[in-house]
Amino acid sequence: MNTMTNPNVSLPAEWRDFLALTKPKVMRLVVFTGLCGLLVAPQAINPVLGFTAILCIALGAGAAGALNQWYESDLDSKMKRTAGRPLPAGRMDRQSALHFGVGLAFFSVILMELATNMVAAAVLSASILFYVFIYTIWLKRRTPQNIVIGGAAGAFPPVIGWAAATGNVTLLPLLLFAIIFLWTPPHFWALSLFVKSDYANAGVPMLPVVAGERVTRHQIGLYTIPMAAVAIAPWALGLTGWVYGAAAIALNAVFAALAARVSLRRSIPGDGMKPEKQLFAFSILYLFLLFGALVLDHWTIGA
Ligand code: HEM
Ligand SMILES: CC(C)=CCC/C(C)=C/CC/C(C)=C/COP(=O)(O)OP(=O)(O)O
Repeated sequence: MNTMTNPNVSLPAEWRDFLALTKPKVMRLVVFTGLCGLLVAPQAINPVLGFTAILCIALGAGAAGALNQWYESDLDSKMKRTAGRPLPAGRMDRQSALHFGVGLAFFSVILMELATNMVAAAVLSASILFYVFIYTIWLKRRTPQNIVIGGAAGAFPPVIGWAAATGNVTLLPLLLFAIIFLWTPPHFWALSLFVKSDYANAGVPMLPVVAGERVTRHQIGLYTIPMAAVAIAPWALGLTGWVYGAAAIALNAVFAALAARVSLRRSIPGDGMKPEKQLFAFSILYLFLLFGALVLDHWTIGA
């Protein structure tokens, strides 16, 4: 097999399992939004320190993912999507996952403090603690609002990137936080509609399991409205130029159209849930393109 196209192939099996603990696929977008926050900051950062800051976001997010998997291996073993992870599949012991997660968390925060500043290190540690304690340990098994409140953890990276470069947090990074915060419910609830039975089997009180499909569809539509408004706000408030403004309007129009379709529809057994799958897939592309446009705007217009 070609190792250029599948870099994991060359890793020893044990390393591959430690890598899997960090949820590398989800973390790509986490790292990308953090990088964009750093790149649009008004103060340039030394490239080596900037790279180190992004590495710390990746390591911190990976640590949070490992601790999440350490805590919920019981749930993961009950869901098709997660049963093959290293802990539920029995390829790793829980102690190793715990040591790996805690070690990586401390390492990432300390390195961030040494390479950049206290503010970036503090927000990084807050996001790790938030994901592990508020989302994973406290809310996930208790309330369908788990991802609304706990999802804030995933909204911190652009703030961390910005703080790494500037040492402060101003209106633009707070708006970037708000975009991801309001994006998380439609992102996750679109997916939860087509993996509902997995969550029901594991006893996780996700919205479609607890409140039903109709309420979930309605909530997807409801969150899309403030998300679009906040996504357009950086341009409307004069914090970015027209490149970002045009991209934000176009991307939010597509998102709103897909969300409206999901919101107004009722599934019938065996219909494949295509609109829900499209909204979920587009939610990921949306955030990549929106944050990419922010950087492009900064480089071309420099607002
Ligand atoms: C509490 C909030 C969130 C929940 C519950 C959630 C849940 C999920 C789930 C269950 C998946 C599908 C499968 C998988 O694990 O690969 C997924 C995929 C994904 N999520 Fe989220 N997510 C959340 C927030 C975020 C955030 C904040 C980001 C990044 C900014 C993000 C980025 C992604 C990406 C990139 C994928 C696709 C992974 C792939 O390529 O397979 N998610 N999410
Ligand atoms: C910098 C830093 C610490 C960022 C944190 C980023 C972060 C972990 C965001 C949350 C995204 C995520 C993996 C959700 C999965 O939820 P889940 O755990 O319910 O999904 P699962 O069922 O796949 O385990």
